[in-house]
Amino acid sequence: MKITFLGGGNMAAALIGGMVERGFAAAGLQVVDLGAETRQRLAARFGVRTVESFDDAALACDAIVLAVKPQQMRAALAQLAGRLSGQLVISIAAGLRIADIARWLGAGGAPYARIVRCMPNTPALIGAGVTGLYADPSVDAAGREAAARILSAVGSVVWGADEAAIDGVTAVSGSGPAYVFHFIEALEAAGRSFGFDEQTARRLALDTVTGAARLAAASDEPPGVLRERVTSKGGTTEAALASLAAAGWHDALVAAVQAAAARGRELGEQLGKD
Ligand SMILES: NC(=O)C1=CN([C@@H]2O[C@H](COP(=O)(O)OP(=O)(O)OC[C@H]3O[C@@H](n4cnc5c(N)ncnc54)[C@H](O)[C@@H]3O)[C@@H](O)[C@H]2O)C=CC1
Ligand SMILES: O=C(O)[C@@H]1CCC=N1
Repeated sequence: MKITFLGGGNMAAALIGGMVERGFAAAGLQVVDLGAETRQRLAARFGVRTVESFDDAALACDAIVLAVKPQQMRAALAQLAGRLSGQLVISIAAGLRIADIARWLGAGGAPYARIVRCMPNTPALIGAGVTGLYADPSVDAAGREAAARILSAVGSVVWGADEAAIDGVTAVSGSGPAYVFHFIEALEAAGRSFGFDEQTARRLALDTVTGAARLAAASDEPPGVLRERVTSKGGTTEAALASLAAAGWHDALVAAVQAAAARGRELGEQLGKD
């Protein structure tokens, strides 16, 4: 499969790195990016062809992954409007709706079909991503399968029942690594408060998060049961969890995820007005 990325930033690099690591031929991958340094970095790191704007070679592909920021999308798509000839279009942009992308890509008032909206996350770089996908009804089974094959190369995939589900995926797992990194930062800071040096505090925090996540993933039991097993009556964990509850930690996290989803919907509405 030949794939061209529009935008070669953080998320495109995570996807390309994961794909190359898992056997996608670098010769089949191209990146269109305005940044000379970004192009040089990607070419040197992954051996992919890079170009500043779409030329015939970049257009000669099976799928185009839209990986510029939502606010950059409309301007970036101007170079493609009316030039596509059936390529599958896969947008990873937060919030942006298929109907608006279809309109921006269309020609002569006719919207472009064959668009899949999806939301991956940065652990894709190590093959440990998770992606939610939703395909416009104009995408046939082969197109859905191609999109799933690309994203499956870098982790697990989940299909959303409707397009709105992608705003939920964005909030939970698209932005999710940042919540986890923030948790690790806080656990590390707590470790430092006991006098551990940075390296030791990070090791304690990181190995705890990695180990607990791996245990939860390997267990048949829900995380709540695993949590109870750590929590001895009258013990240390109980004291910590009571402190978190008093601070409203659980509800704060749920509210944070809802704020992310609301921002995704807002971006879609605002940017789709043009
Ligand atoms: N960073 C993340 O964790 C995730 C990001 N996303 C989505 O991925 C998309 C990209 O995000 P990042 O990679 O974080 O952004 P980024 O800013 O790192 O990368 C965007 C790239 O697009 C290039 N670009 C901008 N306008 C262009 C144009 N007209 N033509 C060619 N290249 C152009 C920029 O030079 C830049 O290299 C966003 O839409 C975001 O919502 C999705 C999932 C996770
Ligand atoms: O923060 C953002 O808007 C993007 C989408 C999901 C992760 N990063």
